[in-house]
Amino acid sequence: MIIQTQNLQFGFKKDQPIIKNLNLNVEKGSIYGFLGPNGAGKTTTMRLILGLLPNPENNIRIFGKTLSDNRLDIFSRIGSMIEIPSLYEHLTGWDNLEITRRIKGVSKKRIDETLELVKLTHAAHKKVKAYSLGMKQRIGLAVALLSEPELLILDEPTNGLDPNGMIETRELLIRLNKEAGTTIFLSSHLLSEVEKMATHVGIIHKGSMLFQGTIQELGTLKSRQAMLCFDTSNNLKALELLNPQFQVTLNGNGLKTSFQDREQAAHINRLLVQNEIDVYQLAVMDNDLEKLFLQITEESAV
Ligand SMILES: Nc1ncnc2c1ncn2[C@@H]1O[C@H](COP(=O)(O)OP(=O)(O)OP(=O)(O)O)[C@@H](O)[C@H]1O
Repeated sequence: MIIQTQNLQFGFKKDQPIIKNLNLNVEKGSIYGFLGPNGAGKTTTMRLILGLLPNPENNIRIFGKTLSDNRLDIFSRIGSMIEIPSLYEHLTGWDNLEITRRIKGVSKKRIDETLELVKLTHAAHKKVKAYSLGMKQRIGLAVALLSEPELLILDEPTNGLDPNGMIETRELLIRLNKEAGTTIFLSSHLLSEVEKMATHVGIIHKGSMLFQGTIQELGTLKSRQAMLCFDTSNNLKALELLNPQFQVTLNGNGLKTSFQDREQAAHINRLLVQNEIDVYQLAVMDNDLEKLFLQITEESAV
């Protein structure tokens, strides 16, 4: 494990826990998507891992070592970007990287390489205050990447980017992971975004971990929660025909039931057609993140 927390807890005020018994496991070589709605505690968790918030417990291990006793060694191997990147706006992108380069003792040629990586070579000598939000995000990413870290911790790295910028950042992160073996721990509130690049996912809600596993395991969970929605020439007759076996209910003007597998969809279709009911539409509807959260929360409450 590259990051491991054991019953991590935190509150800004006494008796108001923000992070509750969080057991995070980020495997070496993974792209771990830390998902959760606004205010779930993603940034707070990342700040705890980066030692930016007080944590008297000895319960965070990074690279297999306890954070409290190995801070310098650990932080020299991490690149991070938390919330809006902190940049010197009156300096150029290149100058911002030069400052980090001096602190981290990295070679000068690495600045140009990193600018190339984030596609900002053309704007290297422009002042950061003239950058768009997307460019600021990318120069922030460059600062994090400058020292070729083993672990990248990125808070909402695609925030503020246009669709093209999102694709480029995603491709860059996948490439770093594949080619340099960089472990990436990133947060997002967009399930669709995380699904496109993550190998592992953790879902946090109100400071508690609701789900942690591989992207395949999340896929299984999602399909378990998916709905089969359909519309026919006679929905009332279809309802009568398919129930109680398929537990179909009305869904607006159509019908729905929880999705089991492809055979179930084929079976329903066959039954309807055999009984002279025309099928206009038959589709598996994935749950969006909000519904998934709701269902997971309800399940854990039960
Ligand atoms: N400095 C602070 N003082 C008091 N409460 C805070 C502080 N920072 C965050 N919080 C609260 O802690 C909770 C978790 O916030 P956090 O920023 O970690 O969530 P998040 O999952 O990163 O959401 P977002 O995507 O909106 O940043 C929220 O209820 C927030 O209001």
